[in-house]
Amino acid sequence: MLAFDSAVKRFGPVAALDGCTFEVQPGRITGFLGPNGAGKTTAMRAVFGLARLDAGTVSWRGAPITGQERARFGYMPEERGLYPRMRVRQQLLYLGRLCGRSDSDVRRVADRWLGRLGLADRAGDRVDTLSHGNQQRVQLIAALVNEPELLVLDEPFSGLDPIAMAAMADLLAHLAGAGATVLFSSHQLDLVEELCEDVVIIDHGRIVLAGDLTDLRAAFPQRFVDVRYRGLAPDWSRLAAAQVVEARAGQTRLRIGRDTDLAAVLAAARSGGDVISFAYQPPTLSELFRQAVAA
Ligand SMILES: Nc1ncnc2c1ncn2[C@@H]1O[C@H](COP(=O)(O)OP(=O)(O)OP(=O)(O)O)[C@@H](O)[C@H]1O
Repeated sequence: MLAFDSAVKRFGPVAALDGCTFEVQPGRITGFLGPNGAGKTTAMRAVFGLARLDAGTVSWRGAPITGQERARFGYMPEERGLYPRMRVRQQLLYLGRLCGRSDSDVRRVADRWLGRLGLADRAGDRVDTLSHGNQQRVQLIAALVNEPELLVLDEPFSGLDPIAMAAMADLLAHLAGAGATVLFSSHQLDLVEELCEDVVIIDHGRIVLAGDLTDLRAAFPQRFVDVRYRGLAPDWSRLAAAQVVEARAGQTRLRIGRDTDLAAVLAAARSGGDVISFAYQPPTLSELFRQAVAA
């Protein structure tokens, strides 16, 4: 597994990483979340030696990361690093060679992913003639040409259309299913909630929440009830233990305690008109995130 232990990285007065400790488990997809400037890119760059830590460590399988390991990692940096005038397949071969792989291996892997991502017929085109989304797919393949054990992706979904997003999500799930360790940063919480088993939330260079998403949601001290109704709005004021989080025509989202009496909530819901649906749930990732970064 990939492990950060008390990692510190300063840029002058700014501590981009300020005692950052977390782990990324193999065979799972981990979503790396945090507000702008929280330290995500810096942490990812530290894995590749592109940001040198001032203190603490980042390790892979219990040992410091060397150049040899990095040749078996894949990285999609925030600043997309393709050569615009090079042709797609030529570029992938070049990048694969830099990782020390044979041409035949790289060609096999590159052609497989070009096919899977619908780019086989663009393999001979210059990168700068491709759309933004297709360039991003090539960038992803560039991170995959060495068949990495660890894949680190900085905002791989940004700027993709819904179809490209679904293709990218399928691909990450496939890679993790085959045993790869996948860490990616994103601001798209709905997508992370759907795709990731684990999340790591960083704020001001410190980890504020990390772990299995289902466990984190279950451990949250509050629950939410979504009520849809027809007729008059229910009178929630009689429920001391509930707060209205969101109210729109015909629907309300309430926050309650884990041990609040649900029968009383349902009775209050029925005080206005007919209840159409009544759903009791743990928090969404977005609610976990807001709570974690506000603390
Ligand atoms: N090369 C640098 N020189 C000076 N400051 C830097 C440098 N790189 C990052 N920082 C600062 O470190 C902090 C963390 O930045 P980082 O890019 O890691 O955040 P991030 O979580 O990736 O943000 P975003 O979501 O906006 O991409 C910010 O305050 C940023 O301004």
